[in-house]
Formats: sequence, structure tokens, C-alpha cells
Amino acid sequence: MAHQGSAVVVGVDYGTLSGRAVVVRVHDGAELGSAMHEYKHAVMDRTLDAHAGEVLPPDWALQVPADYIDVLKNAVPAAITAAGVDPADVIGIGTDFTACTMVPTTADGTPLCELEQFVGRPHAYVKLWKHHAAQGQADRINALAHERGEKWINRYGGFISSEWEFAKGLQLLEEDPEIYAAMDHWVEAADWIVWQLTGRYVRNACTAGYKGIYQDGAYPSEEFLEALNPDFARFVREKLDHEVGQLGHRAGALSAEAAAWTGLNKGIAVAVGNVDAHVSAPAANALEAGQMMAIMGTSTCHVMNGETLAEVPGMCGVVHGGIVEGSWGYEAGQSGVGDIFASYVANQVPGEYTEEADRRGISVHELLTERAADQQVGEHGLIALDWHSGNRSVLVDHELSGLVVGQTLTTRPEDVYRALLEATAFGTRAIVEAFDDAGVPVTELVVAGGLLKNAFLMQMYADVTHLPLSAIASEQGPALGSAIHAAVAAGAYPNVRVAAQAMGRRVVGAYIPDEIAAQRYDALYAEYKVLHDYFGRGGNDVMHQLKRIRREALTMQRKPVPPERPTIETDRTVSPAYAAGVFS
Ligand SMILES: Nc1ncnc2c1ncn2[C@@H]1O[C@H](COP(=O)(O)OP(=O)(O)O)[C@@H](O)[C@H]1O
Ligand SMILES: O=C(CO)[C@@H](O)[C@@H](O)COP(=O)(O)O
Repeated sequence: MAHQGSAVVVGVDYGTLSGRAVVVRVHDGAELGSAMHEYKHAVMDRTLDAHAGEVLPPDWALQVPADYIDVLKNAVPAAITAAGVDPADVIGIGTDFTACTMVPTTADGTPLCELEQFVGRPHAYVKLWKHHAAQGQADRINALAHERGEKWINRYGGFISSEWEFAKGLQLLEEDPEIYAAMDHWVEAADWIVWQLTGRYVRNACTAGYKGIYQDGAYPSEEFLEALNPDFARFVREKLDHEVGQLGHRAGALSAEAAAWTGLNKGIAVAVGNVDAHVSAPAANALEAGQMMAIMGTSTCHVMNGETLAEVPGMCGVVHGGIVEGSWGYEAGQSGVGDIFASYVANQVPGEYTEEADRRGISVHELLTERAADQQVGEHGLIALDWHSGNRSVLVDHELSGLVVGQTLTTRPEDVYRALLEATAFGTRAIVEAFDDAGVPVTELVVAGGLLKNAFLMQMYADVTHLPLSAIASEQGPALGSAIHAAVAAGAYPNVRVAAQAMGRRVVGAYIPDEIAAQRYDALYAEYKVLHDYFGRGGNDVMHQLKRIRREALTMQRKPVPPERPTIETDRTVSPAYAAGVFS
């Protein structure tokens, strides 16, 4: 298809803590400039900082939609300046988001948290993907789906996640019915941002399928929803159902308002929304069956196309057109990966490590990795479970938690750090094996995301999985993927596959398994599997019990508002649902 050599597109990647914009040349995918903008309110997981600092219950994670608009206002113009291009050469914009990240809105798309009367209500805010407080609702959805023999449940590996649209929606109904009643649309942030760009609400095939239980053109039935909770019966009809757009299609034209925010021309193409993980596969030009993309950052998402439909136990889902139009897209994931390393570095590493890292001008991650790399496989005598943020695949249980076995009086921080790195690699191997066993073989691991920079970790993943590992040749994988979708939406390419060949790229076989290390990891993996099945499949319920006891303790304490916020009324010190004791 004809397009001018100077034509560029903009891709915007909405991550957990920031949004990144990249300007990409249409004919070859060259990245000309980029910019990042951090969300002012980051993730609100302890207190409702956007209002008066009310204490949030455990496992909550909220965001503020206005922070997403700030990315359009700041990162997009900055990326255009960095690229040195004329905004008039931009022919389209595409976006991707974390998911399932949900915004409750009025009929015109106004987030409920922006209404005066709801600013102090936690349920009026965005529920971020890692809001894990709807596990009780997810458990009920799963039990009922199996009891009624709902066909769709096996498209999700047998489990609907607490992270997804139905569990979070049911939690909203049951804990704050007034907000639920005021909500006209329960919108994926991936679609909300496209709505803000175009003035048109279009759901995208990716989140509708993976997160919204939309299969073969239908959602779960009203009878099913009514059996969950009679007030939930019309959830699909009244709050969720809307036109679904295919990935790479044009959602609409850039509105005058969004043109003013971004500095781009009104009327350019805006692509249908997408998810950070799925959009990365075209960016690595890894769209063939067997090429499993692992997008490794805060969490890891695994996405892979397949030629046929298979039911993989514990996968997140399989959706037709979920990665590219026309193919079965599979997704699995690990809820915590970089997050686990970050939490360890922030809370468990002695000051002398930080001082040494500072002195040498490296990060604590790099220091710990360097020391961890300087030992034989198994030398630390440890096995860890990577469930600090719960387990997404293959157990689909966010009431699970982390574990390190084998610590002694001589265990050092780098030992535990290495065990945590290994635990996440073992978690990926468990996912790869689930796909292999279900007849969807994985032949290549293609990595994108922030963790690519840790070469020791990458070699470990190749060794542990016994797979050749390719590396995406972009530091902005999702944003590049969004730019590819923008190019297709603008008509520069006939479809995403063709665009990916011209604009996407990866280094094939960047890491090859070391046979000796791989064999030694096999022995550790065998022990990991024992612990995995024991704690994760009902052998020992201690992790669930600890979460329950913690919730009880927190409910009893009713934590006071910090003293520096003296003006807050006492009835606002906890969320209404929390005060009502519904979290006990
Ligand atoms: N050298 C490192 N080794 C391992 N993990 C790292 C290293 N540097 C940063 N991290 C982790 O990478 C994660 C950020 O990854 P990134 O892809 O940038 O973010 P996101 O997933 O939000 O897009 C953080 O959780 C951090 O702990
Ligand atoms: O779950 C998905 C996609 O399905 C991700 O959006 C979610 O894990 C967040 O990813 P990041 O770790 O922020 O890149």
C-alpha cells in the first residue's frame, strides 16, 4: 500500500506506573523519538491519596484516570519533539494498556471518581489490573461455572481470574451498590483512552475476549449472572455490552480536543485499543504458532498464536483474534515478577548493599545479580515460590503468597535474590509445560520488557525452560506494537501481520540453553514443582489461612488516619465497604 517515506505514527504504552510514547517511521519501524510521563498518583494500594488518604483494604490497587490524560498532554508532544518530526507527518496513533484495568463511567465516559459526590469513594476509581481484592467473587464465578457446565470456562483454563471484568464488577456491586447503580459503563482503560481520543466508545477484541468472557460472539448468560447474585443479572446488558472492534482496525478519528492535548492533527486515525502484552507480539514480529512472547516487567504476560483451538489448564485464556485478527491467541501469565525483585530490594537488603551500589553507580538489582551470578546452580541451597502477588497461571489463585525454603544462618541477600529470579523462571517453565502438554507446543521464547536488560536472568530462563530465547529489538516493545497498529489503522498496511514484518524485529537465539546448567536446574525445578503442588493445589492451606487472618486483624484494627491529615472526618477514615465489615 502506498504511503509517503516521511509518514510516522505514534504508539502510546500505558504501563503500571507511567505512560510511554514513541514516534515510529511507517515504512521500516525505525523509532525516531520517545518520551515517558509518570502518573501523578502512581498506584494507590494503601491509601486513597487522590482524596483524603483514606486507608484502603488489603489487596486493593487503584488509579486516577486523569493521570492517563496527562500522558497524552506531556509524553506525546515530548516524543514528537524528541523525534524532530513535523506533527503533520503523523498519520495515526495507537495505544495499549495494562489489563484488566477497569474504569466505572457515566454514559458519556466521565469516570465516577470525577463526580463531586463520589470523590471519596474507592469504588469510583480505576481498579488496576493488580487489584486482587475480588478473589472471593472469582471463586464463586468459577464454582458456579463448573457446576452449571458453562462451556466458556474451559476457554480460560478452567478459571476466571479475580483480576478480570466480572469478578471486579461483582465486587463493585456487592461492596458499593450505589456506585454500581450510578455506573453506565464498566470500561477497560484500554478502551477508555481510545474513547477520550476519538469521542467514540469501542471495546477491543483482546480485552473483551480475555478479560470480559466474550467468546463466539456472546457473554455469560443472564441466568448465570442471576445465579451469582440477582442484582448482577443485567450486568452484561446494562454495564458491559458494546460494539467490539478488531485489533488494528480504526476506532475513529482524533477529536479536536485530543488534537489539542497531543499537538497532533485532528482527524488522523486512532487504532482500536489493545493490551501491553498482546501488542508486543507484532513488535517482535513473533506471530507464528510456537513463538511464545514473554513480556517481562512488573509482571510477566505470555502470549502466543496457535493455529487450532485447545484448552490449556491454567492458561488465562484463548481468544480468536486476541493477538491478531484471524488466529487463536493464547495468554498465560505471572502476576508478580519484577515486582517481587523490587519488593525484595526495597525491604530486605541491608544498607551496605545500597551504599556499594551507589558508590559504583549501579542499581541494587545489578549488584545482587552480579553476586548471584558468581555461584553454581543450586549452591545457595534455596527454593522459592514466586507468588508474592498471587499466581495467575497455572493455578489462578491470588490468595497464594511467596515462600523461600532452605534459609540458614549463612544465607546472604544475593542467595535469596537469585532464588527469587529462579522461582520466576520455574513459574514460566510450568506455563510452557502446560502448553506443551495440551498440544500447543512452545518452540521459541521471545522476551520483551524491562527485564531484558538482565542478561543473567535471560540466560537463566533459556536454561530453565530448555528453549532458545529471542530478544525483541526494541526498548519500547508495547509502544512500538501500538505504533504498528496505528499504521494499519491509518491504512499504511493491509493488516497487522504484514505491518509486523516491515516494522517489528527481534534478535533470534540471543540466548541458547547451556546443557549443563539446564540439567542442574532440572533438579531444582523438580523440588519447585513439589512445593508448587503442595501449597498451590490443596496439600496445605496455610497461605489462604494467613490471608484470612490478616484481613480479620486489619478489620479489627480500623487503622487511624495518619496524624498529618487532621481535617478528615472520622467516617471517611476507611472506605464504606471496609467500615461495613464486608472484607472480613
Ligand atoms: N537489573 C534488574 N534485574 C531484575 N529486575 C529489575 C532490574 N532492574 C529493574 N528491575 C525490575 O523491573 C521492573 C520494571 O520493569 P518494566 O518493564 O520497566 O516495567 P513495567 O512492567 O511496569 O512496564 C521492576 O519491577 C524492577 O523491580
Ligand atoms: O495482565 C496483563 C495483560 O493481560 C498486563 O497488562 C499486566 O500484567 C500488567 O503488565 P505490566 O507488568 O505492567 O507490563
